Amino acid sequence: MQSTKITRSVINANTLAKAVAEMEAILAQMDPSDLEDVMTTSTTSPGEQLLPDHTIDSRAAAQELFSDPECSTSDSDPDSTALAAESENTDATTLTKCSPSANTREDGEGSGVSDDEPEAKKEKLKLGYVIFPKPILVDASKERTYQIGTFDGKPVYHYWSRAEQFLSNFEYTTPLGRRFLFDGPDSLLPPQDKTDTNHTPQSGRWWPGPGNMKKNFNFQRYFTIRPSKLGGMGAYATTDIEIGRVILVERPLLLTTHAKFLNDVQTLPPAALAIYKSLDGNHFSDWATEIKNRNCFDVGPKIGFFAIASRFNHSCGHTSNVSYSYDSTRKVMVLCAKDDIEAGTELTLDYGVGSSAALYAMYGFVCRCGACRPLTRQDLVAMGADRKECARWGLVNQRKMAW
Ligand SMILES: C[S@@+](CC[C@H](N)C(=O)[O-])C[C@H]1O[C@@H](n2cnc3c(N)ncnc32)[C@H](O)[C@@H]1O
Repeated sequence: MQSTKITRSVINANTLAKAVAEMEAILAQMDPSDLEDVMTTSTTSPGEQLLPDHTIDSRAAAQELFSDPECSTSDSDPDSTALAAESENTDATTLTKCSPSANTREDGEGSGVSDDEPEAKKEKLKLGYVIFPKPILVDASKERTYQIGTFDGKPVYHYWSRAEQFLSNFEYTTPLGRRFLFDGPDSLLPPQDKTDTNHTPQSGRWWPGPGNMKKNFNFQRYFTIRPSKLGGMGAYATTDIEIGRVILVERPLLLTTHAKFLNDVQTLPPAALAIYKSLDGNHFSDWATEIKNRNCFDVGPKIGFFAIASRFNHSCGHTSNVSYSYDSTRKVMVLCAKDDIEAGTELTLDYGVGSSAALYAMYGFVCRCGACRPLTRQDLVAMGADRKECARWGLVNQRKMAW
């Protein structure tokens, strides 16, 4: 899998409006005096209460997710200036402003409004959203809530994900080493192999992951790993997930290079090795290099393996709903929802190679995502597959008609 940046997505007006409504409901329940305190602190020192350092990468990603590629940041439209004046916390030079009508279009057609369109529609253009260059911390008490901009003159909030809070608040040192708690105590369970005494807090080289993970075990708030129609296991949303939500922050099971890989994999502690061997259950491939080819992520100049992220299947083109990026400062893989996702949907990444033939050539599987051109027997034969290999993928010769 190739490392990719978080994909730029357009957030639509409905989602923003929903966020506003949700936040208003929360604000309505808050003690007004508390609220005044928080608001005063936030607005008197805009930009000072920025996200803590460890979330900087994700903040950039979130800003990108909430910005619209159709909208230019250097837009000198007078409406932008009007919107700038609307918020004291906004830097006019970095404003993003666009039309909600453009955002709600799902047919992908043009977003502009021509001169001869009715006044009422032109008027609608003023209802843009503004993304603040620096999100402002509004409520740190429960879920961290940041005001990320305004929509239709009202504040738009982003609830910083629990996963990210865990990143800073729930890093435990256990007898088994340093662990991140993702979403519940389950990830702190010891690995299955209790005889494994090699991993120490000092080694810091691997995170044993959900050592006791059972099939369909819901170890995480946002998704579970279970058998997939695409092949082997896959990740499925257990709840509705909104766009931009960080659903997984995970340390590598093993971080190495292609050159050192064989050596490093053999020195893994037994429990980590067991997890490594269990990857890519589809083929039950039993040893190192084949597993490597099917599961490694490019993480900068290195390659990384992840107990959980490596369970995410692929789907082609724009049909993948989760993006991934490696935070090389903190050495964690961050998975983030690219769209609003309904509970029960399979969560997929785009492995980033471009076509079903390239997927076969690089990772050795015939893609079943349904969005790409399906490979034929001829395709496989052209890439060197023998009869047995074709049969494995159900691409056998049609039987000749008997005369
Ligand atoms: C990184 S692993 C994903 C998790 C894997 N399904 C498992 O059980 O561990 C990649 C492997 O999953 C399977 N896979 C992923 N996406 C697929 C797709 N779109 N169609 C068919 N198989 C897929 C292939 O066997 C591939 O080698």
